[in-house]
Amino acid sequence: MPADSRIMSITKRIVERSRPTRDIYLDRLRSASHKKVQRSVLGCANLAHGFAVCSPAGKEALAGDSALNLGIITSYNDMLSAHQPFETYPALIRQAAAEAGGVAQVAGGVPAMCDGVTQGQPGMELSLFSRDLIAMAAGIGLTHNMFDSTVYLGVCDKIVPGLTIAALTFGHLPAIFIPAGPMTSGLPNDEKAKIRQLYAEGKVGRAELLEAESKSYHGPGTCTFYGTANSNQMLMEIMGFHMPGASFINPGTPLRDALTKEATKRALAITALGNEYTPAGEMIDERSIVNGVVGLHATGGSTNHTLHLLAMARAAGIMLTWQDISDLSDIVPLLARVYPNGLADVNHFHAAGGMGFLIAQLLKKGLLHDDVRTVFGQGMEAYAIDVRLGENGTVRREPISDVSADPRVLAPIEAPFQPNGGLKMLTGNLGNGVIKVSAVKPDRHVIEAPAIVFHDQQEIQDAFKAGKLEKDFIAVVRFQGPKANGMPELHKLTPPLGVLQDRGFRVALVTDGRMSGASGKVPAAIHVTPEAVDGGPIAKIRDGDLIRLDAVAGTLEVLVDAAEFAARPHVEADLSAKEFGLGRELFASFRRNAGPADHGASVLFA
Ligand SMILES: O=C(O)[C@H](O)[C@@H](O)[C@H](O)[C@H](O)COP(=O)(O)O
Ligand code: SF4
Repeated sequence: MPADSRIMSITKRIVERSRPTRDIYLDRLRSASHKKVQRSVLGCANLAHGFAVCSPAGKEALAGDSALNLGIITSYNDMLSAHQPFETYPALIRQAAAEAGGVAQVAGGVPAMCDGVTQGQPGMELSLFSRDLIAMAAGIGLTHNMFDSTVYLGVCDKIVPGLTIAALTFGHLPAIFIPAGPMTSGLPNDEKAKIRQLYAEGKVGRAELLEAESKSYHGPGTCTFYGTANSNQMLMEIMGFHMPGASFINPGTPLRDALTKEATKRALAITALGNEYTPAGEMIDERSIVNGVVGLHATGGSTNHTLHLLAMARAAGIMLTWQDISDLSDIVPLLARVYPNGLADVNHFHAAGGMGFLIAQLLKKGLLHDDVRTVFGQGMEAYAIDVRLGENGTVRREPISDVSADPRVLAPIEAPFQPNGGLKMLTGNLGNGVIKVSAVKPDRHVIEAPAIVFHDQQEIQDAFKAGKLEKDFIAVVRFQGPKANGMPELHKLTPPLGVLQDRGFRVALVTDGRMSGASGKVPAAIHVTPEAVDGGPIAKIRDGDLIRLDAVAGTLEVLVDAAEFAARPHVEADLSAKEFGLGRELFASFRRNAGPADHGASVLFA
């Protein structure tokens, strides 16, 4: 079915806007590609260094000019439960590559931060910058120019966006993302959240809290809430970077290994030397990006992608804007209820039909571009499948049922949970921002209350503990933008603000910082730009100013006389304590050069 006319017109305007940068990008991509093995441009010494540690068979293969070489970029470490399974992937990939007559080498590793470990800690101030650093680090591995195709091992928050920027920067090469899959279900996410609120109220101690957290985060695999990491898996599948059905298969299972081996062989089948050459930078075009945004809305995905998707698209010369994202939100219904947008976790989502059901439902109504290229071939229809382990460790796919296996978790397109995606752009006299309301009750979509201004999230937690916040108010947490302190997630504010909201107070958050993809129940206007340190109006707000956050109208306003507000000086903050400690001293140039949130808050693109 052709795409809905409204989707088509948004796609067309992105194509028009992107034409100058996209044309330059494609010209460069085509000049970097040739019908010989990429390593053929290297000298003998270069090559000898490149295959020095290969097996004799590998050396012989790479000394020739026909065997294909697969570059692996890995983000393995023991910090992220989602990335720990990657420790064993290179050996499996090398074996599968050899079975396909090719060679596979780890081209390089990239850093990976667990936002759960750093949440509320100074390390979170490096989190967003790690995305661009990951892209740069992957580029270091790939610039060896030994590779005819690539596979990327990454799952979590900034890692997949950073790897995607790298894959599109090396867009002349095919690229397949290989995930590790979700952790098996532990303590339900809403149970975990309840214990946190009880701890915030002083009703349970640290021992009970740690026990609940440890039952929730208990083993290898991605945390099971629908945060940025699982939004990444959804994006990689719906944009065609995953093999169909790869996103949500648990680690350490035969099907997981079968999918990894299949992806390896597919990556070697789609090089410039074969008949299905699929360079990542041509595979991903404006339609793929729009499909990603549609998937984000249909699943209530992470607000972080209002930053990352802009930077990912920009890496391929595609200029995506918040207005595009907001306009698509008005068209795309919410079809998934996964925590924080519901009680289910991502394993339940998969069991209910998962990505195959979601894609099939969106295609039924023309809400996805079907005529897209993917690593699997042509068209999104191939992803409307259910994936199973076949004979002899192969992957078997069959058309997905048209009936959701759990309508409480995955709704049919005819009866969505909400008529739109609930990820809105906000405009007004405080600048631009975004808000996700798919997890916010309708009676909280408009909040008008006096401002209480904070320059640090700890101040709010202290004020809450001192009982000073038992009222209606809008917390303005500023100097949290990329140039101030790296634009940390302020997810630790969810429990205290959630308690106050549950006590009946009308509360909201306005910040030039971020929230976690796992945040949700409290209305939050985030990514406000211009940021305070750049002289944004947010730096003029005073305690007591009436603020109106209206997620229905898409407005964010301070209700103060315009002339009086304009005459106010911008408040300045002493950020010197943010310039050192736990590695922050290494990122001064990132803080200086970070772009604005509505351009992706990147140091790589203006
Ligand atoms: O954007 C995201 O999805 C979050 O950064 C997520 O990756 C992070 O790990 C959360 O902070 C975990 O949630 P808790 O902090 O509630 O465990
Ligand atoms: S989902 Fe978040 S907390 Fe879980 S492993 Fe990934 S980064 Fe860490």
